[in-house]
Amino acid sequence: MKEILSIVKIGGNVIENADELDQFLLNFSQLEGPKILVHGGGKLATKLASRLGIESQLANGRRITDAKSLEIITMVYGGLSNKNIVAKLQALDTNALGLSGADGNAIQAHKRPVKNIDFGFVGDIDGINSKLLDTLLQAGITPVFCAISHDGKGQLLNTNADTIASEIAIGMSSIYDTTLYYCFEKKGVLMDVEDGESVIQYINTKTYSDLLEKEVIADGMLPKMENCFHALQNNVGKVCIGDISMLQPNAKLFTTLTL
Ligand SMILES: Nc1ncnc2c1ncn2[C@@H]1O[C@H](COP(=O)(O)OP(=O)(O)O)[C@@H](O)[C@H]1O
Ligand SMILES: CC(=O)N[C@@H](CCC(=O)OP(=O)(O)O)C(=O)O
Repeated sequence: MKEILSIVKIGGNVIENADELDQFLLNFSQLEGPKILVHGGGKLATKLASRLGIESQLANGRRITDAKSLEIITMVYGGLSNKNIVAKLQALDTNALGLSGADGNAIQAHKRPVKNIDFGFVGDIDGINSKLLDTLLQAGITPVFCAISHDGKGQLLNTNADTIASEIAIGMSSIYDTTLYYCFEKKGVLMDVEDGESVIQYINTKTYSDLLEKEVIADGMLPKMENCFHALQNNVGKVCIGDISMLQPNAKLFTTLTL
């Protein structure tokens, strides 16, 4: 039997709230077994860009990343956010190691080809260095990834954090029994986005298409669910969506997705 590996993605809304982030990191540090953290931070990048007089543009929930935006996201994701999280995990006795996809050639990608929209320096993932990640995990280290990949030719690429998490989970599935957790500010996938308690506890391929048809799933939840089902179709054992309490051993209210 393969060992269980938890891959946890934490969204930008949670990491911007210091109390929520601390509570999340405490829950994460107490998760049993090997684990990998992936963090977003899109909102903080937008804020900093605006303070510097740079306008942020998004299309289909993805940032159009020109050279200036790439500088900002590298500073925010790879610097401030990543190192802050790593330091907080060290304080919780979790030996975290902050990484971008360029570090240790961890996440290889290519620049998204221009179709209708030119996304600029945005990467689509080609592969994960699962051997490196396994070596780190076996040494008791917890990798902490920001939302940056690279093309192997010296170019950093902005890559959605939800996608990084699902591709890491897929890549590690040959070695581990993987569980993917998406933590964000709501208790799960909601039947009514205005009603925070209306959590849909189980979603499968069939109910997913019904929810899409009824337009229950919208905005950022659309690409998130695509990532979830892509992971499940590619050997990831289990996918859950919920708030920071989902990682607690007695957690009850969150969404579990299956094929
Ligand atoms: N049915 C739904 N249930 C929960 N959230 C939904 C739903 N439909 C749309 N959303 C929206 O999707 C958002 C989550 O996507 P996103 O902002 O990309 O997450 P993250 O914080 O992880 O980056 C929620 O904040 C919510 O506004
Ligand atoms: C290409 C692309 O859109 N990248 C994202 C990466 C950060 C991210 O995914 O952050 P959240 O999870 O907090 O949304 C962005 O720059 O917004």
